[in-house]
Amino acid sequence: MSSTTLRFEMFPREYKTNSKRKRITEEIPTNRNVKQKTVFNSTIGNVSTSGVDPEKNRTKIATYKEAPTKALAPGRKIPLNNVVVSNNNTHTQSNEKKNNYKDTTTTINPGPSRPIINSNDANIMAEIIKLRAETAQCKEQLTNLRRETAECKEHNKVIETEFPRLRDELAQVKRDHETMLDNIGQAKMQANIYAEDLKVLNEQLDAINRENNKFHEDVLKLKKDLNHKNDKIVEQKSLQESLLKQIQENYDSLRVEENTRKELHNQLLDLKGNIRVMCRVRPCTNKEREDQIELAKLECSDNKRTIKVSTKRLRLWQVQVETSTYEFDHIFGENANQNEIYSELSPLVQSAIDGYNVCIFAYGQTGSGKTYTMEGDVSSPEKKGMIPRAIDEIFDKIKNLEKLGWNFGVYVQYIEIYNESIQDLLVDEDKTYKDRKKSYKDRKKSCKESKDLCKIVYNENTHMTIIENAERHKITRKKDMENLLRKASECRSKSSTNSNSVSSRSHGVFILHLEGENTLGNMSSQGSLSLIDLAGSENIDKSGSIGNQMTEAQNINKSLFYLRNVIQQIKDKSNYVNYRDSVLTSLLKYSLGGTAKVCMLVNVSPLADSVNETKKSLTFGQTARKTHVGTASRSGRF
Ligand SMILES: Nc1ncnc2c1ncn2[C@@H]1O[C@H](COP(=O)(O)OP(=O)(O)OP(=O)(O)O)[C@@H](O)[C@H]1O
Repeated sequence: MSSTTLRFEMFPREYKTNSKRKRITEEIPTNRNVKQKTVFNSTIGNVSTSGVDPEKNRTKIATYKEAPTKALAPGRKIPLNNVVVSNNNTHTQSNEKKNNYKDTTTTINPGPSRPIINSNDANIMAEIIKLRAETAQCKEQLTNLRRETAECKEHNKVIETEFPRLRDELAQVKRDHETMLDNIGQAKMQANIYAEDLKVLNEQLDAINRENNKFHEDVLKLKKDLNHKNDKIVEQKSLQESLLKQIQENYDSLRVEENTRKELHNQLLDLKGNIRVMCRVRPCTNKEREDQIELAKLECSDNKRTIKVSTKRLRLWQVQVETSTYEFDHIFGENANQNEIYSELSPLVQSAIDGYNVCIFAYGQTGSGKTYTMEGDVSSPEKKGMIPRAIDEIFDKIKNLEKLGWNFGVYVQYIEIYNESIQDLLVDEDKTYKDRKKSYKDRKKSCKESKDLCKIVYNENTHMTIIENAERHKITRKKDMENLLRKASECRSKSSTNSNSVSSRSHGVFILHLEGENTLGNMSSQGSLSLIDLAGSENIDKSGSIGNQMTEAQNINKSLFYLRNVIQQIKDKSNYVNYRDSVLTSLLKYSLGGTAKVCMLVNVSPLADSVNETKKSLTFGQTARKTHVGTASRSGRF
């Protein structure tokens, strides 16, 4: 015997209310599917029914066991001792819709009472009674079934009312499910995006890791290199220390050698005589060549030490040739260029750097080439004169001396001695040419009245000559010096004479002060280099100077006369040397008086017309060369 049950599980909308999930379980009998059969007992027509278990709210449908044998056909007459079954096989019909259960169980009619024939009849009767009892039982069961049916109907009603709600809930659940599915879909999509991003990030991470590894390797390599280099640095440091020690030793010996060199150099110059005299014969100018002006007979010896001047002289109506020979430290012929002259003067420039006072002056008649020799053409490398060349060399040499610890300051003064007054050529240097020229002229005028605008003072202790009130410019570059020279040259007093189209009417005095300090060796030096372009001695009748020019010429000649006088006195070792006779000799006091190295350049003209002046200049040069002015001394700490 079996029964079927349907289980409904109702889920309240917990996702909406968030209330605790509540499960309602009901068991409802499935009447529709219940098959009811009437079964006969194999021996008697027993009918068994199953009762109802009201406690469990479960309906048990009555079932009948089919008799395995001897099924009674309809209308078949039961033998005497049998019951006649008037109906077909009986089965229980369940009709829910009609709710009409018919009792199809065979009703056994005992018929009209007749006398009992035998004991079989008694049995049949007993059977009938039993059947009646069973029928009653069946009726009772039928009643129960009806009741159960009613209950089922009630259940159905409950289900019917519950169903729409459940359906709505199901729909809601479906919608929610769909929403959730959508959400899940979106979440999945997002997850996919994240997964993609993650993939990219992972790839990037891998790349970074690879790079990191590479860096790590590089760092290790660099560390190794660094260690290697550190080792090398340590090695180099010890090498450097030993080299520094060696350099110091070399420097010490170099210092000793440098001092020796200076001493030897000075001894050499001393052997040559303190006043070195060189002669330069200028070449003919283009104009003179064109005019075919007669030339003097000047002959230089091969060793460039002597010069012969031949002159024709009419004596006793006979033309006699007189030859005078002059000896100098060096003679430069007409073809000598500026560089050759400078190479002879260069050792003196070195002496100025070494702390000596050096004086180089160009002497000669007007137009003999003094200004060309001393200044030349500043802007031309070939034609530039002694002053710009000396500047170049000084700057080159002091730069080299920096390696030996020397630091030099270069200061410049440039004055002219015009009509016995000192004029500063570098004053108002920042003004325009026109303004400077004007103020310069004004100053020259006022100087006539007051000569002490610029004046010469002496430092008796150091034997230095100082020009007071003259500008002292500090120069750090060659270029600055060139500009100064150009501006000074513009102010220089010049005019045209018969002897020279651009004749200097003053003595130009260019002074370089060289002050050196050596920090390594605790040494110092104070030297000076004076480069003087003297005004030319002039034959006033010949030069045709009149008025102002004549005054200038007279002053020039007078000052040159005093210069010759002073040198003569020094040569003659006079007790008293009159330096104060002229501004020029006052200025040259310590240069000619024994503390300086002096060099005189005697410039001569090649023209026959100037031969007498040439001879006078050469004679003076000769005298100067024989003048021993004493041993020069250095200034500073050595
Ligand atoms: N070595 C030379 N080579 C070429 N030209 C020269 C040389 N020396 C002088 N001159 C030329 O000779 C002329 C006169 O020279 P410079 O003016 O230098 O004479 P100076 O002695 O200074 O005259 P002054 O005393 O009148 O000033 C100038 O035209 C100059 O260019």
